[in-house]
Amino acid sequence: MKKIAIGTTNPAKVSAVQAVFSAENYILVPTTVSSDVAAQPFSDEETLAGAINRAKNALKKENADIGIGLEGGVVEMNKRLWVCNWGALVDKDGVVVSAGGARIPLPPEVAQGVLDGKELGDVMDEYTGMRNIRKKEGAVGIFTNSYVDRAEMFIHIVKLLAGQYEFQTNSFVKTDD
Ligand SMILES: O=c1[nH]c(=O)c2ncn([C@@H]3O[C@H](COP(=O)(O)OP(=O)(O)OP(=O)(O)O)[C@@H](O)[C@H]3O)c2[nH]1
Ligand SMILES: [Mg+2]
Repeated sequence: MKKIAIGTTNPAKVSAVQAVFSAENYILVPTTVSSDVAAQPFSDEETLAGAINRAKNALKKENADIGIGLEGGVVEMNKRLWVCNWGALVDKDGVVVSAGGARIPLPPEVAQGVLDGKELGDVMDEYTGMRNIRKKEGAVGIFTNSYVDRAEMFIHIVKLLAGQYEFQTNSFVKTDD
C-alpha cells in the first residue's frame, strides 16, 4: 500500500484526507511539519506556498509516496478580510498538484484581531469563548452556522487534489464515494 504523509495533526484536516484516501487503500501518517510561511498567512500566494511546503516536508520526513499539505490563511479584498484555504499534493516523482478552497468574509471585530497580528484560530477562541475551534468546526463553521465546517471545506480541496492527481498520472486513487 502507498504511504501518504499528511503535513498536520489537526483533526479537522486529517479527517478530510481520511474521507478521500481510505485507510483500506493507503497508509496515512499525520505528521507535524513546518509550513515555512507565517503562522498566519496573509495572502493566497503565502497560503498556497504553506500548503506546498507542508506537503513536501511531510513526504520527506516520513519517506512517503505522497505528501499532502492543507493551509488556511486570510486575504484582504474589497475592504474585508476573507478566510482562504489552499491544498497541495506532491509525490516522490516530483508531481505537484494544488487546489484552492472556499472563502468567506470575517466579521470586522474578528478581522481586526487578525490585522492586529493574532492568529485567526486564537481570535476565534476569544470571540466564541470556546477552545480549539481551529480543530473542530473552524471559523467557516461558526460563521456559516455549521452549514459548512472546516473538515468539509478541506474535503472539497482534497477531492480536487485527488482528482487532478488521478488525471495527471493516470493513477486511480479509489475515493470512498
Ligand atoms: O478556526 C479557524 N477556522 C478556519 O476556517 C481557519 N482558517 C484559517 N485559520 C487559522 O489561520 C491560521 C493558519 O491556519 P493553519 O492552516 O495553520 O491551521 P491550524 O493552525 O488550525 O492547523 P495546523 O497548523 O495545526 O495544521 C491558524 O491560526 C488557523 O487557526 C482558521 N482557524
Ligand atoms: Mg497552524
